[in-house]
Amino acid sequence: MITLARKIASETETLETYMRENNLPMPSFEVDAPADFPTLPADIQRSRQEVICATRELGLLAHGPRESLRWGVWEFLDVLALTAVNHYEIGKSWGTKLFPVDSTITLTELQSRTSLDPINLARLLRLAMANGIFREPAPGVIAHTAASRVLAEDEDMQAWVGFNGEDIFRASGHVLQSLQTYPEATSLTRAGFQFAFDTVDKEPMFATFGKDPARARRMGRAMASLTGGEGYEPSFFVDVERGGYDLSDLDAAAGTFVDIGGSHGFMCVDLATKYRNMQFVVQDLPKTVESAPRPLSADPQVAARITLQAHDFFTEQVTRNADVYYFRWIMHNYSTPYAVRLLQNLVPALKPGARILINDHCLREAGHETAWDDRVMRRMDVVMLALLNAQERTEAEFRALFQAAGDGFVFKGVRRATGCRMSVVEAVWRPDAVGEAEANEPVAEEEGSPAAAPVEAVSAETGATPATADESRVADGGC
Ligand SMILES: C[S@@+](CC[C@H](N)C(=O)[O-])C[C@H]1O[C@@H](n2cnc3c(N)ncnc32)[C@H](O)[C@@H]1O
Repeated sequence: MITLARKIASETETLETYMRENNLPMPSFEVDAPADFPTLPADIQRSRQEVICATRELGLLAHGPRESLRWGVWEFLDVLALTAVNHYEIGKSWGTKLFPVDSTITLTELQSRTSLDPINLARLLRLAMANGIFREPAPGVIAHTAASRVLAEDEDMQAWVGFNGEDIFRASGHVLQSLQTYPEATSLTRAGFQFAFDTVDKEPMFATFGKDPARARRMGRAMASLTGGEGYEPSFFVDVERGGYDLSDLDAAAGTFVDIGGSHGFMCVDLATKYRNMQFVVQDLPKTVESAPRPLSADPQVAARITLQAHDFFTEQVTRNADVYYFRWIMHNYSTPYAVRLLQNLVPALKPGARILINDHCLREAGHETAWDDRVMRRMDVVMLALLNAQERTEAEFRALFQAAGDGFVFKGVRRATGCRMSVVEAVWRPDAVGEAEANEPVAEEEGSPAAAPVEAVSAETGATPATADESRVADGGC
């Protein structure tokens, strides 16, 4: 414990010295504290990560295993309190006079502004306070903290908390039921989500949200909150200097890049701004394409090279002979039988040498990730299970995915920029390489792994073609 404590002290000193020397505002719980850390140089960011990981480790040791287990399992109650505070908009109920935020409000006044009864408001609020969300400077007097201020002001964060607390939380509570009933866990209509919302064998989550615009919007905004956060910035793919993917050879050849499920094309806008000769196609469902801003960029040279195209990725690829087919945050939404289908739908369009890039988490072996990144990515993996019976994948699982999609996909490997949680998984289409040793060397598959399951298995189970447009439709965004 002393070793950990010393590490925490020395890394905190490194971090704080850097911040002081650069006149950066210090983190604090006070309401005027910065909501985020600034972008830090790599070594300082490493110190910050060390502090985050070592403090957690020290805390677990100091609690001891039995007490850690006993109270660890109660974390869902913290989620409940945060969800309730968010749902009843407690942070916003001060009204417009809220900021400057040193103002306070009495519990009695706050009670008059919410539909919660006094007892329930007070108990949920006080549990949230135990986690640094609001504080009670004097009995019955409530004040904001840095965290409650973010919740009051940041609409994407409100959506993130709402989506997690009201959709994912409920779906998670039903995962055991779904696993007990359908242990193979591959169907989009038999996940914890369907058990939670009484839609088993009726519709996938996307279809449920498609019928409820407010809920779909909330999920879309929640995703915006996540993808705007640390470790997910598009620049990790675009900027070669940051470890991004170098497209300069394709730019010199005026190549074509297809962003499949590319939403409103923000990724292609960034790429087209950097690469001035390439053509870009952004594909998404009709509703998403219709709602995209036009022009996509204020720079006409950029806008002119980006085509928005309505295309359902569960049908055959319509843009033929492109140089790159890119999936960002798509494959992890699908269990292997569906993901294999997505790759197979590319085949008729692929020319020899075409690259297939999957930009997703790629899970590393134990001990190869910082404890913080590991926890975020493994939690995301279980979120995928709860909502969609889908998954994050390891390199071996991505390799197996291409293998299952058929001969001709040659797996090239995985790269990941420092500081980024997402990886770029690459394969090349080489129909001539069929049978060559290089093409997708055999990967040890666990018995009964979904990779081994034929695509048809899902269609038989759902009674429909796997992941038809209706099944997979997302009103706004995805997950
Ligand atoms: C998680 S979002 C990813 C968006 C974008 N690639 C990104 O990196 O933020 C999933 C996207 O896939 C789109 N999508 C869902 N089902 C689709 C389908 N069957 N065909 C095409 N696009 C689809 C959604 O509309 C959404 O834009």
